[in-house]
Amino acid sequence: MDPTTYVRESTKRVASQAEHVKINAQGIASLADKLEQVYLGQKDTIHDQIAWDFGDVHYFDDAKENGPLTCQYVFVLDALNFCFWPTPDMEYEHLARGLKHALKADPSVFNADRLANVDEPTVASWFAPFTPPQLDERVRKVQELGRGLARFFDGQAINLVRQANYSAVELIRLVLAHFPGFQDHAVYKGNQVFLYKRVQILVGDLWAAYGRRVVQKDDPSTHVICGFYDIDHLTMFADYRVPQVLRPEGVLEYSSELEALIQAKEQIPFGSHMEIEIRASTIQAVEQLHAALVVKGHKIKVIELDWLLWQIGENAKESLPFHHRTLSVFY
Ligand SMILES: Nc1nc2c(c(CN[C@H]3C=C[C@H](O)[C@@H]3O)cn2[C@@H]2O[C@H](COP(=O)(O)O)[C@@H](O)[C@H]2O)c(=O)[nH]1
Repeated sequence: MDPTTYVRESTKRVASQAEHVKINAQGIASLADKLEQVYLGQKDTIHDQIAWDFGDVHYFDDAKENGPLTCQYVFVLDALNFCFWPTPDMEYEHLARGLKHALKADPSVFNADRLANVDEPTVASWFAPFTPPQLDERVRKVQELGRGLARFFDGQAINLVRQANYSAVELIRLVLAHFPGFQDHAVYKGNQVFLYKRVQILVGDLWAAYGRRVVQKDDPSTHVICGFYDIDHLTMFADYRVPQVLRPEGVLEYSSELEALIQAKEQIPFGSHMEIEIRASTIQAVEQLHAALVVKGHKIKVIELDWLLWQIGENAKESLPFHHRTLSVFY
């Protein structure tokens, strides 16, 4: 089983049955044109648009030497990469930078035994000056990571990555098998739906952090750590920022009931039809947007399109309509 196939197939079924969210084909076509003109026209890929070293946010000191610390950093980052919206002004970048500073100050801070026994004040310090919601939950996610790495991978996330043998899909399987906190799925009208946002963004972030390395499955001379021959299998990462971008572009259309809840900043319950339909339709809409760009001749990966849409959302978040607000541990 390829977990990314489970994501595509199960979200396609949700999108076809959705009552509160519709994908508009005309919106897809016009956004594809817009992205082509504004972002993709002058260059065929977006590498310099969205890079791991944007804004001096991330740690990657030992990536060039294939070191283990960048890998450990990304695993901690994406174990915590969820639900920033309840704390005013707190963003993903505050976490990414906070973890980077912690690691530079103490290279042993993310050792598996330290993670396995991490306490609330330590985790809170990684979000300074903000206090994140769900602090006890975030401690549990870090401890789970530390315990799993200590028990199965000699304490090092890079050993888990090695075991995936340059396959992004196998890496997703290994993370899902060992860390329940990444098992981002739901049940919609009696069918299981797989979103797998943090486990996929973990793989995308590892690939970005180590320099977007290209490896060929059957050519061992190209094999290098955090290079993945099947990185194209990944879907977009079902967060709350990208749907916020797609809605005013006319790509996603919400029911008046859903619009009213979002406009009133009401919480949309985790696992509700509305929440699952937003996330599943966003994945499907980005798949369709990606297909439209490929037809236009652009060699862009789904995850690069995701990063582009997310960055557009980050840059415009004050002027965009509100995003949906779900208290989740997955995104
Ligand atoms: N779909 C998607 N969602 C992403 C990211 C990222 C960061 N990725 C960067 C890292 C390496 C690359 O260079 C990317 O630029 C964070 N999020 C999610 O957004 C949400 C909003 O967070 P905020 O706006 O801060 O509050 C939150 O659920 C967070 O988990 C992404 O890329 N795609």
